[in-house]
Amino acid sequence: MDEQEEVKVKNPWHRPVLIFLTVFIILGIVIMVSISVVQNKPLPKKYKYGIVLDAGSSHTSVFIYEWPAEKENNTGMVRQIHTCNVKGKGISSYNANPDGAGKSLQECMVEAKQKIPAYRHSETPVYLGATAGMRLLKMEDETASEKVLASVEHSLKTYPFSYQGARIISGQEEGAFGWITVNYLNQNLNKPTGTLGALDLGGASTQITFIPQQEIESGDNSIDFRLYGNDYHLYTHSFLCYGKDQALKLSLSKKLVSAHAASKTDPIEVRDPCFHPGYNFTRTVQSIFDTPCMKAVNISSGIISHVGFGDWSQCQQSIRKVFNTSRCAYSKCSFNEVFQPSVYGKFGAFSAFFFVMDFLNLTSDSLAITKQKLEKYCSTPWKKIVENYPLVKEKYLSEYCFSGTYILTLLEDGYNFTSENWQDISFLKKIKGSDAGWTLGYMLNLTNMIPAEAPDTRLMPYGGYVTFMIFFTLFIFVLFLLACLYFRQSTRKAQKGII
Ligand SMILES: O=P(O)(O)OP(=O)(O)OP(=O)(O)OC[C@H]1O[C@@H](n2cnc3c(O)ncnc32)[C@H](O)[C@@H]1O
Ligand SMILES: [Ca+2]
Repeated sequence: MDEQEEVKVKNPWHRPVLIFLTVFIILGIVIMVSISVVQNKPLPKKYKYGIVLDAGSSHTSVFIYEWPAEKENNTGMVRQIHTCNVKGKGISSYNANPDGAGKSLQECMVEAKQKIPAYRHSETPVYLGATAGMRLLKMEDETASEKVLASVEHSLKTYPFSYQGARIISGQEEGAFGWITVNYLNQNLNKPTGTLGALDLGGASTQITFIPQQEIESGDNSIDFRLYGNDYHLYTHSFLCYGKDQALKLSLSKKLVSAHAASKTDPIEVRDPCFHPGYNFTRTVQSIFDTPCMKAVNISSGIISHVGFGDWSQCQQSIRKVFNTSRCAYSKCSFNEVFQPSVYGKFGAFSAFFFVMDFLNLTSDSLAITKQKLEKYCSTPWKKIVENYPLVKEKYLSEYCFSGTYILTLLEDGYNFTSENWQDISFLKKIKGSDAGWTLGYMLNLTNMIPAEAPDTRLMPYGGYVTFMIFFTLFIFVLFLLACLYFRQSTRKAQKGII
């Protein structure tokens, strides 16, 4: 036997054994990787659904939400999959024909039945929340508002969903749930990052909600939440009658009263700087005073001739008159003697804040540029405006100058935003595909989908865990091979030394 053969026999790490071991380990790794890949493949998810009807003053929208059944308490899991705009006006306009309110929902509810899988119908909650239009109707005629609510309740109960109630929500709820919606969708609630204030402008009311830096001096404006283990102390206020339709009526009524005092022509001519030059529209006095937002006044004529002359700065002057800033019983007020701390942080401004500013292309300019652009827009002749936007509803089109100026005045003179923090306001409609508004927050709250405490989380997500285990096993295996090679070499050297 020569020297080489002798070493082979004595060496315990015989080559075939090593090859066998390597093949075996590689096979093991391949099996492990394949199993973890298959295991990690997303399973077909089971979804749950919820329906919320936003019965606003101007119209009703039906929102359908969807979320993975097994993750309902995680933040940002619920998303809007469908929205349907009910034809016609808001439910409060059915005061003289309550049955019509329920019937108006039919088309959108049939659509909801088609969008949600039939096996989930019976466990899908349906909520209807009515806002400022119904608050005003209740003030004016409580019986009529009850009949309208009974009619929508009766209608919603005829569908195969789980009916959970139809009610008028308070202005505080409207503001607070709008705030929850935008912060839930932005996934701000379980992170230490700042939250987003919420600004909502409807047809009949407007809401401002944010976390202030100073004490909230009036109990009516404060709301506390504990969400995902964090405490939130919110300031919120809803101004009834300061939505953009009611504000237009307020402003027009003031112009009408002074025009009436100055001249006794019939119809009374009301010259309005907030409408384009060349705009001329006949309105009834009744259409301006048909709201509990104003005291009735004695006007001799029933008809007015509403004539525009498009002067932005005079328009702003006239709008300022609807905000009463003469008295404040607190350290600070917005207007109408309402306490408001200084605005703080970033804000999301949605609903009509977005519709109007988006149409006017004013969503990303500085305050100074915004004013300049608006001034130019308001002075554009009505004829030219109609030519430039043939597809836009004339009612909306005629009101954008007023609405844009109202928004600027509300934000600057009302809420005290300045040119320094103007860019902190983002005009937005949707966040990650879901509409910004109170409806999502309302549903999350009523279905207890936002826990007070943060859910317990594992050290790593499942995918991360599998990847970590594979790499760690490979690492140990490489170490093991290196150790073997080292052991083999030192055994050889030792054997050579002996020989
Ligand atoms: O919150 P409340 O006050 O009850 O009212 P709402 O819910 O009906 O109010 P919306 O936010 O739906 O709409 C606000 C206003 O914006 C108007 N509006 C809706 N779409 C618009 C658009 O594209 N351009 C201009 N105005 C629009 C609408 O007629 C209302 O006067
Ligand atoms: Ca609304």
